[in-house]
Formats: sequence, structure tokens, C-alpha cells
Amino acid sequence: MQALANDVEIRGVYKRIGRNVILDGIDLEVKQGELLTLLGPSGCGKTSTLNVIAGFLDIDQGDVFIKGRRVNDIPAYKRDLGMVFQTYSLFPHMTVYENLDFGLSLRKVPKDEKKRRIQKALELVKMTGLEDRYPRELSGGQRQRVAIARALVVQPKLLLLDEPLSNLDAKLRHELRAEIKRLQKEVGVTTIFVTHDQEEALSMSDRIVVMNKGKIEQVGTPTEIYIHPRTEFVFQFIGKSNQLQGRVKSIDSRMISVELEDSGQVLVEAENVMGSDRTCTKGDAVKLYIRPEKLMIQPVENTNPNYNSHTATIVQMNYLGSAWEIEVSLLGKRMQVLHPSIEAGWTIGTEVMVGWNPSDMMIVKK
Ligand SMILES: Nc1ncnc2c1ncn2[C@@H]1O[C@H](COP(=O)(O)OP(=O)(O)OP(=O)(O)O)[C@@H](O)[C@H]1O
Repeated sequence: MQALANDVEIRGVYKRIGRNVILDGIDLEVKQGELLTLLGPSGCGKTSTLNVIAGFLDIDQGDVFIKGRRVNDIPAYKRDLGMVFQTYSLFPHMTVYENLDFGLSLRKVPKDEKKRRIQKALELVKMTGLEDRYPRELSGGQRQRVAIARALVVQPKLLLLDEPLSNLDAKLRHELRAEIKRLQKEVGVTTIFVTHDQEEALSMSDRIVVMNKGKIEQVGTPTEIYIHPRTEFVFQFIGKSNQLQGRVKSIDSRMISVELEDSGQVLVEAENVMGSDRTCTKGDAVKLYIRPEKLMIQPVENTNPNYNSHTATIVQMNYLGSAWEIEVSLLGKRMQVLHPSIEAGWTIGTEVMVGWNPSDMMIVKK
């Protein structure tokens, strides 16, 4: 096979363990210098995909290329990769400096060069000055910083991160997300990041791979995945959603009109059909999805005729600090609206108008 332009290419990878098909035809390309995230629910095959790249998991079918070289038969230790895991994988009996020195000594890097690279790596993760500490003398976040520095100091071909932030508290997770993103761009190392946390994936990644049951559902930038999900699974996994059901009444090149099962009619942009064939025809039973922040809530007198617009009744109001989560009874269903503010006098039982743009609603055949 010819040389490849991507840093990683996975072609037709299939893996079964016992009766379980854990990777079911994975095709994936990782571009040079990008931070690519494998995202999906527990058991979907994220870690297995990472382990195939790392060389920790043999495959039954398919090919794996790293920097143009087929690595199916190359053992893990010869693939030249940096890895960071969920649990701290530092050597407990070695200081921070010794932890970083270990991989460099194995590679017989000269003493001065080792010192320079260790200092640079510690600077990158903001751990300068803590060289002589043992892992037990560090906080969880500091240990993960050292683990990242240790992975980077050997100048790996790829950096593989398997849920490295899962054991940290929320504030530290946020901080480290931004740090990893910054240092990944600074170093320019092609990185594959595994997480089950949508927000983490959306905020950090150049591209996201959404996985489900050993298959890839969609690959795209965070905005493509969030705004233009191709499947119902991706839509539901990636954020909150409201659902309606109905039947297609009419369809033209721009709009699909749906008669709802309870009452009323809504318009959806024809481009927004999800599912494998991405088509709908008149008479199809369909499900409709819209995110809470895409529903606009207004006093009854302010109707906007350009939008889907319906009267609704407030049934619950929760203040979240940065926004209000307002539950309304709309078109025979309870729907969540996320809105930055509320009008004076709005309370449970108030009648309001709820509208949305047809381009913000997604539709899928039942
Ligand atoms: N050694 C093994 N023996 C049997 N089944 C395995 C083995 N390793 C993984 N599996 C199964 O393969 C599937 C994929 O596992 P994998 O760890 O890749 O998922 P994941 O998406 O990383 O999940 P999590 O987020 O929970 O880590 C799961 O159903 C898991 O139970």
C-alpha cells in the first residue's frame, strides 16, 4: 500500500472478544497536528480503538498506519507513542525528575540534552520547581501534569490520552482541559483523546469522532457535530433535547411540514433530515428534535410570523445563574427552554409564545 498523508489511518478494523464484536469496521484518519477526540458512552469502543493504535490490542481484520507505516505487526514499545491514562501511571518510587528521565535514559539521550528536555517539559505543564517531589507528594492534578510531561518528553510520534481528567474535580478538570489544548498546540503533537464527556470533547477538540456500539456514527468539528448531527444517536448523546412526533404532511426542496401526533403543525428545514439515507417522504412517521437553547420564549403579544410559533404555558422555572431553565407545556408535550432572562410577572401558569427557526429543528424517520 502507498504512503499516507495522515499521521494515523485505520482501515476496516474489526475486533471480536468472545462473542462480543467490540470494533465493527472502524475507518478513521487523524491529521497531522490535530487533537482528535473519541467520544461515546461507556463500552462503545473508545479505549479499544486507542489500544489498537497503541499496539496493546491485536485486531482480527484491518490495517493500522502510523506516519505512513503499517504497524499491525509492530509491538507497542516500538511504536514510539506517549500515553496518559485515567489513573496516575507515574512510578511511585521515583521523583518527578526521575519519572521524566526514565524514558530518555532508555533511549540513551545524552545527559545535557536530557536535562534540557526535562526542564522544557516541566515548564510546559507548569511544574518547574517540583522536580524532587515523589508522586505521593503531589495533588491529583499535578500528577496528571507530570504524566503528560513524561509522555511528551520523549518527543513521541503521537500523544494518546485515555480519560486523563476523569479522576479530577470539576474545577481542576476545566483548568486542565484548557492547559492540554494550549500545550498540544504549542508542541504540535498529533493527539488522540478519549472521553465520555461531551462538554470536554466540544471544548477541546479540533475534530470529534462519535462512537456507538463499536462503530463510528459521525466524524466532524465540534460545531458540525453539535449543529449538524447526522444521526439521532449523535443528536441525543451530544446535548439536551426536546422531542415531538408526527407525520410528514408535505415536503418541498426547502421545507418539510409535519402534522404532530397530538395537535398542531411544524416546519423543519429539508436539509435537517438525520439517519442513514437522510430522506423523508410524505406520510412518513417521524420524530422531531430541538435543543432547549434554540426555543425562543416571549410574551404572548410578541409573535414572530417567520418562525414556528405556538402558545405554551409555563409549568416550571429553574434559575441556573447564567440562564433560566423554563419548562413549558407546548403542543401537548412538556418541553425545556433555556433562556437568558425572564419577563417580570412570569410564573407557573403564565401563557407565553414559544417559537423556533425551522433550521434549528432536526427530523428523523421512526
Ligand atoms: N479484555 C476484554 N475482554 C472482553 N471484553 C472486553 C475486553 N476489553 C473490552 N471489552 C469490551 O469491549 C467493549 C468496548 O470496550 P472499551 O473499553 O473499548 O469501551 P469504552 O468506550 O472505552 O468504554 P469506557 O468509557 O467504559 O472505558 C465493551 O463492551 C467491553 O466490555
